[in-house]
Amino acid sequence: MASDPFRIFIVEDDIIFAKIISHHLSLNPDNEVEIFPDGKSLLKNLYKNPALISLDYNLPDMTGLEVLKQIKEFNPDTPVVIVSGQQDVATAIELLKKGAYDYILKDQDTKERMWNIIKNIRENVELRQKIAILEEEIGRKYEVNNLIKGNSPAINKVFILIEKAARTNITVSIYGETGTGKELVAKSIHHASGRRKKPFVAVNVTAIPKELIESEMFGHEKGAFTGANNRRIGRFEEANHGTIFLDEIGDMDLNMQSKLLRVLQEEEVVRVGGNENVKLDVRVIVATHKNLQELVRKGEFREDLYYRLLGLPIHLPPLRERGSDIALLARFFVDEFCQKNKLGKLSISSKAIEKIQKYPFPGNVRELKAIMELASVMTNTDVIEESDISFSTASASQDFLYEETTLEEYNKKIINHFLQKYDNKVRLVARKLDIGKTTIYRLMNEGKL
Ligand SMILES: Nc1ncnc2c1ncn2[C@@H]1O[C@H](COP(=O)(O)OP(=O)(O)OP(=O)(O)O)[C@@H](O)[C@H]1O
Repeated sequence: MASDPFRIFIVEDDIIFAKIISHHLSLNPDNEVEIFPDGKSLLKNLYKNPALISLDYNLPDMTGLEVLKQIKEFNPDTPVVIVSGQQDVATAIELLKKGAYDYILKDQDTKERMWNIIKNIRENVELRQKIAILEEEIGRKYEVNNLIKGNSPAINKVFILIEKAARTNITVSIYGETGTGKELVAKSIHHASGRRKKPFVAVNVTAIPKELIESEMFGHEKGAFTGANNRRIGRFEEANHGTIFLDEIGDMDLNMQSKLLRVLQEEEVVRVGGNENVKLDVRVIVATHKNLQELVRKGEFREDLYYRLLGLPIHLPPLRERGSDIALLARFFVDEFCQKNKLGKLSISSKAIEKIQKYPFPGNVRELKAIMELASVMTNTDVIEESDISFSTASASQDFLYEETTLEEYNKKIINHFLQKYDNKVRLVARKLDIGKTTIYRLMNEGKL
């Protein structure tokens, strides 16, 4: 498909000069050049939306400044290059201040300079178009439904709250077990809000040593403490005009809590070792897997900070309460993994789905993701079978209990587990489990172990 021509208007009363420039610029077949002998004829044609206007400063009917003003009123983004015979630096500066793109002198090099300017403008336009496409792609990637997968009633309630939260700057507090997607919810709110083009800064309170947290959050001045060799801005300043996400807020110590409260109330920050107040415009989202009310009751969390942070509370349900989302997410993670690793498409057997649906997922979505990625690697065919699904050792005991089965089956599983652990030493296993070794031999003979 042919791209649109690059439309150039030359406003010039010296027609010979205009034709020389026009001829030179038309050597590039992408350029389409039109000549206008005065300001008025140009202004009548602005609706054609030129990509560039070359404007002679001394026109018969209007001054260059007047024409420039009217072009800018019509479309402030049209680049205007002023061409003039007078070597008047003051005029050049004034026109650049009024929005001219560049100022060049009328001499034998004008056409070359114009050629270069056009090349730069075209590159700029192409770059801007690429940026716009990328921004749109990023925007789409962060659309709530593209980021957070699921359509269970439980997660649909969360989607509604995310939309509500995004409409204003209200503080949001997200509660949920580990791996339920708290950070994802915070990101979705940020990207659905008017702050989407500004930074989203995530801080995990537990990941920062206690003695460093104040300078990490609020920054420090040079020499504020040993090792502070330079001024460093903190995470709050980094997030200015955007969103700060404070994860594991329930783990913040009381001293830091009072400093945070002050910053939130004053809406300004003072860097450690400094005395300048830096104004802040930051949207705050906090998350915790702890019960903050309980912490308040125990005196471990400031009550005033609790109320300051509560804002719009969002409770993220654990994965085991999201019904059909488990299968949906399992498929999503397998597809995502295969795509990223350039593997062929894998399906999941119904038995494998049944197996994961019975599992309690103490690590929630994060754990499901890891399990499905491992299963994608383990399968020898293009189907993920029940045997490809293995639950992590950290939660193996719970996995075991959630498989509802008979006591006899439980017994067999326990004995098998011990036999594997102790190299099939029946005598040792019998002693460990406090059962007779004949029981084990009997089960073995019956083929049940
Ligand atoms: N509904 C979802 N759809 C797709 N991916 C999800 C969903 N929920 C969580 N995830 C993925 O699961 C992982 C854990 O999510 P996230 O880090 O947001 O959880 P968290 O609750 O903040 O965890 P923690 O409590 O440990 O900080 C991430 O890889 C995230 O992309």
